[in-house]
Amino acid sequence: MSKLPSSRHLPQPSRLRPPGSAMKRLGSDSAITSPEKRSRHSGDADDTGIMSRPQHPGGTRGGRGSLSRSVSMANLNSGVTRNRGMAKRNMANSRIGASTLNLTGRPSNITAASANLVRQGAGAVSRRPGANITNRVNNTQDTDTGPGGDAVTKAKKKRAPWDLKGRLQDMEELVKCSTVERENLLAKFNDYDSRIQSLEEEKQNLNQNLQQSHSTTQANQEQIDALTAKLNEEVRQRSNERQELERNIEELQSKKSSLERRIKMLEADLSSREDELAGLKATVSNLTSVSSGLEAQLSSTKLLLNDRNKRVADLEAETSTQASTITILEKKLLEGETFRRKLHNQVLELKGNIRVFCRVRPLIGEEIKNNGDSSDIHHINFLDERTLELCKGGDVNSSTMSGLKGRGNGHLEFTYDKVFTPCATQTEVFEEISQLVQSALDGYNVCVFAYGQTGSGKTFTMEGCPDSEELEGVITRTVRHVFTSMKELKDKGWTYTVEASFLEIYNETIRDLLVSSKEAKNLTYDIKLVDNKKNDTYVTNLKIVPVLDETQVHQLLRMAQQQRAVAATNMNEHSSRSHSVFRLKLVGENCRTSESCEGTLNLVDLAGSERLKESGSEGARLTETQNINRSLSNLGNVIMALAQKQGHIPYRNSKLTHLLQNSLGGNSKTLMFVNVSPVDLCYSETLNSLRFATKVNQCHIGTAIKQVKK
Ligand SMILES: Nc1ncnc2c1ncn2[C@@H]1O[C@H](COP(=O)(O)OP(=O)(O)OP(=O)(O)O)[C@@H](O)[C@H]1O
Repeated sequence: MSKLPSSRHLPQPSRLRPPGSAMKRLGSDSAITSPEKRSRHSGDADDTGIMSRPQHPGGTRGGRGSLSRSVSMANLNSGVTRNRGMAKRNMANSRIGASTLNLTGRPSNITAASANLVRQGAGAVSRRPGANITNRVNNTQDTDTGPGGDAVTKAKKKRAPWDLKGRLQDMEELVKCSTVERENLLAKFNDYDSRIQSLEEEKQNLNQNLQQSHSTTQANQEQIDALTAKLNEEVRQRSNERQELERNIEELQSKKSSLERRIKMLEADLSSREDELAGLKATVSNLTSVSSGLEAQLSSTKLLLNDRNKRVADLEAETSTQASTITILEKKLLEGETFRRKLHNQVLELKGNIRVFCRVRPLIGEEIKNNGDSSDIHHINFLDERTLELCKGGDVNSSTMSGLKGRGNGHLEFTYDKVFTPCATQTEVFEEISQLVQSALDGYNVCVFAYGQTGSGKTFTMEGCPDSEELEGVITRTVRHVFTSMKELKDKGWTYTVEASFLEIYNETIRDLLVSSKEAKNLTYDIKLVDNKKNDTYVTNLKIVPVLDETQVHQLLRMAQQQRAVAATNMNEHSSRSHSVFRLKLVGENCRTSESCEGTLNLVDLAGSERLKESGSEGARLTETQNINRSLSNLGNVIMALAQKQGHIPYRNSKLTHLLQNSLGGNSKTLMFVNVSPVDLCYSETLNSLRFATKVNQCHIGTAIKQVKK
C-alpha cells in the first residue's frame, strides 16, 4: 500500500493566495496601480526602482519630466500588468498543473510548482520593476502592433525633438494601446480569476477529497493497525502453534522411533511367528492327515458305537434283570448271613464252647545262656498242632496222672484245641481267636483269658508290645478286628455301639483302671446282677466309656497301664499279682432285617499261678498268692461244675468268677490260653498249668445262646 503524503506536504492555503490578494500586495508595494499613488510617488523613483530622468528646472523640463513620468508610469503599468499577468498565468498554469498533478496523486509537485511560480512572478515584479517597465516601453515602441499599430509605426519615425505634438500623439497612441492592452489584460485577468476561482473550488474539492482520503487513510491506518495487531496476534498464535507443532513433531518423532523399534521387534516376532506358523502348518498338515485317519476311525467307531449302544441297551435290560436278581440275592445274602452266624455258632459249639489254646513262649535272654546258648527246649516236644509232650527224666509218676497220656519214661502228652510253638507269631495266634471276636459281634458273650505261671507269656499274648505293630497282642488286634468287622457289617445293615471298661482284681478287690486313684477314692466297686433271673453282671461305679474308633481304645489301654504302674512300687510284680479284665460291650442293630444283638467280649490277663510250697511266699506275698490261687482254683471249680452240669455253680466264691459269670456259663464262648514257660526249672509249674488246662478242655459248658438286645 503506497503511503499517502501527509497534510504538511500539501500546499498551504496561505501560500496559495488568490491572485487578487497577490495583486493587491504587488500594487501596494509598487504604489503604481492607483492614480493617486502614482501622483503621490511621482518624485520617488528610488522607491519604485524606475530609472527616471532627472527633471530639468523649469516648466518644460517639468513638463517633459511629467510626460516621461507618465510614459514611465504607463510602461510601468503596462509592465506591471504584464508581469502580473505573467505571474497570474504562471500561477494559473501552476495551479492547473497542481490540480492536474493533484488529480494524478502528486500534490507535492503542485505545491513546489506553485511556490516557484509565485516566487518567479513576485520576483519579476519586485526585482526590477522599473527596468521591466522601461524595457516594455522600449519594446512596445519597437515591436508592438495592435489597434495603435499605425501610430506606433509612425511613432517609430523619429520625431524631432521639437515635435512635441507628434511625440504627444505617439504617447497618446501608446497610452491608448496600453489601455487596450490593459483591458485585454484585465479581461485575461478576470478570466484567470474565474479560472482561479474554479481552481479554488477544485482545490476545495480536492481538499475535501484529501480529507476524505485522509480519514480513509486514518480508517485504513486503524484498520491496518488492527490488522497489524491481529496479524501480530495471529503471528504469535502461529508461533505458539508452530512451537506446539514442533513439540508434537518431536513427540511424534520419538513415537515414530519407538514405533520403529517396536516394528522391528514385531517384525522379528513376526518372522519367528512365521517360522512357528510354518511349523504349525506342518503340524496341521500332519494333524490333518491324522485327523482324516481319525475321521475314518471315527466313522468306524461310530458304527462300532451303534453296535455298542445296542449292546448297552441289551446290557441295561440285562442289568435291570440282574438288579432284581441282586435284590433277591441280597435278601438271600442276609438270610445267608443269618445262616452263616448259625453255622459259625454251630462250628464253635462243635469245637466246644470252652476251648483251650496252649502257647509255649521261646527262651529269652539269660534263659538261652542257661540253656547252653541254645534256644532249644529240651523238656517239651510238639507232636502236632494240637499236642505237645512234656518230658522230664525220672519223673515216671507224672505219667500216671489222670487223663494224661504218655510214652512212659516221664513223657506226658497234652492235647488242646491248638498248640502254639515258640515260633508262633502274634498274628497266627490272633487268627485262631478272630472267630470268637466275630461271635461277640454276632451277639454272643465271649471270654478269652490267659492262664499260666508268672513269666510264662500271658501279658505278652494279651497285650503284646504296644510300640510294635507286629508284636501287638490279642486286645489290640481284637479292637481293630471289631471296628473293621463293624464297617463290613454296615453294608449288611448292621450298626454298632461300642462301650469299654477296664478293671483289675487285686487281692479280691476291684479297681477301675480308667479313672485315677484320686477319682476312685471314695468309690466302691461291687459286682451285681443286672437281672436276678439271668447271669448278667455289672460293677457298680465302674467307668463305661463309649468308643468310636480304634485309636480311642488304644488311649484307654495306655491309661490302664499307667494306673497299674502308679498302683505298684514294682509294676511287674503288681501286674503279675492281679487279674486284669478288659471288657467291650457291642450292641448291634440291623435296619434292614430289624435284628439286634448284644455281645460282650472279655479279655482277661490272669494273675500268675504259683504253688505255695514252691514259691515260699510269706506275709503279704503269701496273702497275694493265696488269693490268686483261690480265685484260680475257684475258676477251675466253676468250669468243672459247669462241665458236670452241677446245680450250683460256685461263681461267687471269687470276684473273678463272679464277674465272669455270664461269660463262663452256658451262655458264652470261652477260650483259655494256657501259657507255658520253656525254662526247665519251671517244669512243675508247667505241668500244673497243663493239667489245669486239660481239665478245662475236658469241660463241655453247653450251648451258647445269642444275646438279643432287650
Ligand atoms: N511268645 C513270646 N515271644 C517272645 N517273648 C515272649 C513271648 N511270650 C513272653 N515273652 C517274654 O517273656 C517275658 C515274660 O512274659 P510276660 O510278662 O508276658 O509273662 P506273664 O505271664 O504275663 O508274667 P506275669 O504273670 O508276671 O505277668 C516278657 O519279657 C515277654 O516279653
